[in-house]
Amino acid sequence: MSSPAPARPRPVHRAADLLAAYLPGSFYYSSARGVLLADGVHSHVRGTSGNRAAAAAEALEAAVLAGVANPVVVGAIGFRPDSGSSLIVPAVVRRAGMPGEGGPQSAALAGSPGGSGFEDPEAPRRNDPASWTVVPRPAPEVYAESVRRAVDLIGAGELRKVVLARALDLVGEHGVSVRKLLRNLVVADPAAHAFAVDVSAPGDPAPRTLVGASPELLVSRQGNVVTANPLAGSRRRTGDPAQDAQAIAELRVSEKDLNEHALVAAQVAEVLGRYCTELEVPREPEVMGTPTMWHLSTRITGRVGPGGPSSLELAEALHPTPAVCGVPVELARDTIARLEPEDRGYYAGLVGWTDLAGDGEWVVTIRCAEVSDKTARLFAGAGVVAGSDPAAELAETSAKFGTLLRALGAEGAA
Ligand SMILES: C=C(O[C@@H]1C=C(C(=O)O)C=C[C@H]1O)C(=O)O
Repeated sequence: MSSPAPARPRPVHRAADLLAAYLPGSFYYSSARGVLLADGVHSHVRGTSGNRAAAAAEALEAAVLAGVANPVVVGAIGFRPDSGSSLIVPAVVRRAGMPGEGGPQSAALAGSPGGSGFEDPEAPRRNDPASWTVVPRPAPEVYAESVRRAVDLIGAGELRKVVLARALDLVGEHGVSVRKLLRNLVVADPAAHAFAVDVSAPGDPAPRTLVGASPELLVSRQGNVVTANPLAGSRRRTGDPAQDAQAIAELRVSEKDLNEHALVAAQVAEVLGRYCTELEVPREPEVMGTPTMWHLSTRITGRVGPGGPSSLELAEALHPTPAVCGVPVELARDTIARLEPEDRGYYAGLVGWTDLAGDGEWVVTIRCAEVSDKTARLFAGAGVVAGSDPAAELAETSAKFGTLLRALGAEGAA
């Protein structure tokens, strides 16, 4: 008769400690659901667009057979079907509660004078725009011209919405500290979905890391409950109460923004409807805020039956939503390929984790940068629909860059 295995207490970590323990090469992901820090590679998950969930499930089963306890798949997937992905079963996974949620870590993250908990060995962030060289790709006026062309295409044919993005290449005097950048993003917005993922590819001259703080939940699954939270329709958040109140009031009634949002919410609901036994879709969007932006937001919840799809299967089915691509999707993808000069890489893709039970969480990779050595490439996009004003879409992308520019100490550099 075999005796029961001795219960091993689950290590309990503090959010601030896991943030401090992040090292280049680690996978870090935090959201309202908690913090996940993963290190080492047990196995790589191969697979191509549309079959990554199956490849992940196989890798998880193989990991169990190899003796990995509670394995997860973590990583990122690029925007285009033929873009790269960086998915692994890590060797070691540590988890903690939400950053900033009660407990000692909230004071530590807020940088309390007591200084308990999180101590950053690196110098605090200083805003020094002069230390960066900024190259916009394309030039702002070229981006505005692309928006104009997209509005013409929308007026002339079947295209209803396309999200056009532009990039900023920031080159610093020294290597960009991913740890510092990640920490600044988490401190600025502990409720954001913050992430740092190694996306290095063979042949890269230096390691490449995708770092960001996304406000947009693509999909999560927890038990049989599925949640998605598409965003679309935006205004800059200035911090001035009167201006912000006006921005929120405008968003609530702007026909252009409500239509732009409705296209996204409808598609997300349609896709989830194929998998869910129950689905709840609010009739009207709410306004949600990040430290830099206001967005129209619809929180959709549903339930899946036993043996239902994993969080990654749902994420693959949803990607790319019209929040980052457009309607109809193929036409929007072609338009993006023709009008954007830079490949999006991992921008507007997805990042997250999934486990053996299918639980997990995937967010849209926006408000992020790909960092390599002294360079950070930032992307920001805006949804173009009939009636879009090129100058307003350009300004919206500038506002969206704010999240990363602030965290890099480069606000004012672009
Ligand atoms: C494309 C981005 O953001 C997306 C586009 C939005 C819009 O067009 O209003 C709003 C939120 C995001 O879904 C980005 O931040 O780069």
